[in-house]
Amino acid sequence: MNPTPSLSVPSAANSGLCPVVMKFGGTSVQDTAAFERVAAIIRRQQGQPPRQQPVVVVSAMAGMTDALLDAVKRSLEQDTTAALEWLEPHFARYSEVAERLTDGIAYGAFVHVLYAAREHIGQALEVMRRYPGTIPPLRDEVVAYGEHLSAALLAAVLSGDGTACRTVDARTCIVTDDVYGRARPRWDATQTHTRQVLEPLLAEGVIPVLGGFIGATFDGATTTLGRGGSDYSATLIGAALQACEVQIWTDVAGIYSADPRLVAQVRRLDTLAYGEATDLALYGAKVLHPRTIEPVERLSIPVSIRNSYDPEAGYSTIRASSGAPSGAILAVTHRNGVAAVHVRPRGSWRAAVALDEMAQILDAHGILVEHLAASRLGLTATVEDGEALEAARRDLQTCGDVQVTTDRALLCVVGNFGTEATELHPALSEILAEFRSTPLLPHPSPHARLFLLAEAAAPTAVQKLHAQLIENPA
Ligand SMILES: Nc1ncnc2c1ncn2[C@@H]1O[C@H](COP(=O)(O)OP(=O)(O)O)[C@@H](O)[C@H]1O
Ligand SMILES: N[C@@H](CC(=O)OP(=O)(O)O)C(=O)O
Repeated sequence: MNPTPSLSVPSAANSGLCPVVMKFGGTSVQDTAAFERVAAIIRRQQGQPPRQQPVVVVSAMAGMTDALLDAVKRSLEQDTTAALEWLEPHFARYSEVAERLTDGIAYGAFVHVLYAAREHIGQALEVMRRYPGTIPPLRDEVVAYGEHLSAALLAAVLSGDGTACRTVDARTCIVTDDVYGRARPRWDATQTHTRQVLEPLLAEGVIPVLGGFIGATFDGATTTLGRGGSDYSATLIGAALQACEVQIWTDVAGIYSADPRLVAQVRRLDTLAYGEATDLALYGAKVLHPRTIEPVERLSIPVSIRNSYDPEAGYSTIRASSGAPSGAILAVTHRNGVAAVHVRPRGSWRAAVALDEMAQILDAHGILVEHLAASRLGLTATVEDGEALEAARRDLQTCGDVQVTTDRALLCVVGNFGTEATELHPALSEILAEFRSTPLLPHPSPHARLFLLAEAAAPTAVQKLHAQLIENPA
């Protein structure tokens, strides 16, 4: 990649184009029938006035990213042959779709892409085994193939009936830092590159098809944006192009008042404010990546959540304001994999100094702090659980007596609460006591009220809170 950040390109907003970014998640491209549905949705969108032009962002087939990460592990623990054998059934899923939905040149071209991917993955796995220092960048290089293959396959399927489209390597658009596995986009360069690469295609009426989740450093090394990051790719591209809309196509017809897999009586939220959607995503609603909203909020670009299995089933729109009345409760969500670290002071206690020390130690161990509270009784940090926690616990003993509680979940009630402390519901303290959950103060945002509880209790607590706060509010 040859970045040219100073390049100036006229924006789509000034050219009369109305780009609509359409992101299809792994569940929307999991098999042949799913690819057929997606192709039909894109073709239908292309026909929409006024000059609406699809820009397609696609994820790896469901399960492929996990399989690629497993392959890296297998290669390091066993050997490269075992890792490639492990991937064969997944490559077969891609080639089966190609066999059924493409022919002629498009089929031949995709088979070539698949063959080259297999070769390249094998080489990268081997280099990682021999030179462990290369693992972080090469892991991203390998994992990115799920999205590369989906983009090539979807373009092949679309071109089958003469739809003008082209696979675009997302690494030529999204520029990031070099934090492999969780890379952060460099906005100015991303905007310039995206416009430079995509706008000429749009002007010719060609649909660009890009893999989500992937970027590249200024030096051209492949990076990934973190699990679930294709949503984020879609809004980065949407913001760069000043799109009319970003559509997130998935397996549910919108954002609901709870995860429909967990709660039977969910309600769709037809409109959500940017902040409400972000808090829902941040505290566990898998339907959106937590950073999805960042790029589009400033530009007031609407984001809709739609069902690729049932496009007519309705959708949710995320925009500047949801219109929810003050105090309204919209949704309940939870996220597992959290630990609470409590440091009780010893000797003379200066909270600000201890807070600083604690934050530095956790940061040095690469532990992400979710929430931090200080009181006379000490400091409590709610953090991402993980292997680094034990070593951090030892280092934290310089700050005071340390107690770590694992297997916790964060439970979040999302609504329009403002900055005042609001009484959520008369029954809330009963429910909190029943599930031994503690409110986390200060409130993280005007849209979220957070509680910490045992992971095992969280699903039932969500169901009960949903029933009391949303289905049958007093
Ligand atoms: N509040 C919510 N509203 C809608 N879906 C939710 C919510 N919370 C969790 N989900 C889950 O998110 C899933 C969609 O996300 P995901 O599986 O990552 O889709 P994709 O493969 O399209 O990226 C849904 O099937 C649903 O179970
Ligand atoms: N394939 C990547 C990126 C992604 O966003 O996927 P999905 O859209 O299926 O959540 C992952 O599994 O993390």
